[in-house]
Amino acid sequence: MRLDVISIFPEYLNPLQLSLIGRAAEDGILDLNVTNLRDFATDKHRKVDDTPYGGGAGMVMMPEPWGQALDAVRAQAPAEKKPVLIVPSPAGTVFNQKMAYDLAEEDHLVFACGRYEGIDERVIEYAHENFTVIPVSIGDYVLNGGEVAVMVMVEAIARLIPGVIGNPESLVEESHSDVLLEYPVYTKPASWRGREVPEVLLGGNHHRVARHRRDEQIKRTAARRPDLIPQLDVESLNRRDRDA
Ligand SMILES: Nc1cc(-c2ccc3cc[nH]c3c2)n[nH]1
Repeated sequence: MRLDVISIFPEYLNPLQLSLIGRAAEDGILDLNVTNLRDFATDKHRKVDDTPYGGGAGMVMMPEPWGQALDAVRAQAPAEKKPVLIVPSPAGTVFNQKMAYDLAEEDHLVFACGRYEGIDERVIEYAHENFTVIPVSIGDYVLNGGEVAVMVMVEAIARLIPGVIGNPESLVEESHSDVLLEYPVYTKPASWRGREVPEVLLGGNHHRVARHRRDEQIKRTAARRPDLIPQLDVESLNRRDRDA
């Protein structure tokens, strides 16, 4: 997968060169490219923002640097299929695990990091000519720019790509992959500061361990994310209990 990030703070994306994603880039599984929007500014001061039409506080990102940057990125990876352009925004579709799975199937993702009060809306309209454009929110809180949102999305997406994480098994039982939240985990020592690992986990009965973990998932989901319960197929859980 090719990943392009356009930002006025390219160094903000340096952590993507670390750990599993950095290794995947070295191994050629990911082709990660960060573009400095200022390189496409049209004046000697490399200006990328200006005052908003209609007045109001703050500045708006000018259209032309974005138009040239998007054209340049599109030209670097000519392909029949339009790349997906993800525009982090508080007004976007909320990012979730299903979106991460869907985006992990794409060949080319481009991320446009806004700053200031946002990007001139005509850029988004223009981008539809060469990209499949998706405004995306990572949650109902306001950031100062898109870079942090891109870091979140790139990590969530890249880890689903075969070869990026060592053990694909660990993708199977995680939270949100099957609606229920993850169960509590423990490791040595069995007794720590007067607190014990649940006895069932110390025995070798895999069936009992699996049942215990599922019960813990249900308890934790009901307590912390009751909103997920309607999606839970209670009938299949009850059937599981009957068959146990
Ligand atoms: N989920 C979420 C996204 C954002 C966001 C994204 C881009 C910009 C550009 C300027 N402010 C921004 C805020 N805040 N919260």
